[in-house]
Amino acid sequence: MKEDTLVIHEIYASIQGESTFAGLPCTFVRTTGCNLRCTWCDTTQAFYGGTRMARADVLARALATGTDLVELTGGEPLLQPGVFPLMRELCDQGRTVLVETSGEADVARVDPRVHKIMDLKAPGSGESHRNRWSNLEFITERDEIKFVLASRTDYEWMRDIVRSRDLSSRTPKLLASTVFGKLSPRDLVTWVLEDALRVRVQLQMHKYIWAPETQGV
Ligand SMILES: C[S@@+](CC[C@H](N)C(=O)[O-])C[C@H]1O[C@@H](n2cnc3c(N)ncnc32)[C@H](O)[C@@H]1O
Ligand SMILES: Nc1nc2[nH]cc(C(=O)O)c2c(=O)[nH]1
Ligand code: SF4
Ligand SMILES: [Mg+2]
Repeated sequence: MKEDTLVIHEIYASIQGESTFAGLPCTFVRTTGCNLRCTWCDTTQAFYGGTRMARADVLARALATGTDLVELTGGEPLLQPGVFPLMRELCDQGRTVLVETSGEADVARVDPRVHKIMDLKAPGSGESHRNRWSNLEFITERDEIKFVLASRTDYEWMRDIVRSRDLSSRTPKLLASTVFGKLSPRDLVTWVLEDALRVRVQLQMHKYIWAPETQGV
């Protein structure tokens, strides 16, 4: 059965560095493969390779660390059909489950107990045309919508989307992040305040704890 195995890049425990869960101990299950190529992607090593594992073994490894939080990320986790039952099983085991997803993959099959953290790709990513806007129908208060911004142009794009699509009516968790080393967080904060935009500015905490290029943290 195609849902019985998954191709996995890595499984490890760390501190959640992003989202409203930042700072909490979290186990990361990073799947291999992505159908997008964001210009600034910091995880290109997860595009290829990986190890095919039985879903039951992935579940056991993810539970073994003992963290309450488990995040599915990648690569793009929703490309592999086995991820859907895996997330369900993690919820059944009492874990708080997060999935970090690109905004291109269809989120309809994600268990409603899972916290979706959905990126909407801004123009600077080169993948903005891939945003699946119908995914917004599946976003509830539990979920988070995230923008990773490379420039002022990206910021204005986000601001216009937040307003024109009334995103805060779907969830109060609207995250505005910078492409690490590309856009100054101070500039982003200035613009958010100038516009009194209701977004949560967030930085990737793990890139301050460890050297920014460190993998597996
Ligand atoms: C590597 S992606 C994997 C999950 C999924 N493919 C996605 O894009 O959401 C995980 C998160 O890291 C963010 N990210 C990747 N490269 C980044 C960078 N250079 N600076 C800031 N965030 C980055 C992505 O936007 C995404 O929110
Ligand atoms: N510490 C840490 N937190 C994270 N939150 C989301 C991550 C991701 O790569 O999706 C990530 C990551 O790579 N490391
Ligand atoms: S969708 Fe995610 S994993 Fe894929 S290239 Fe973009 S940031 Fe990287
Ligand atoms: Mg990462």
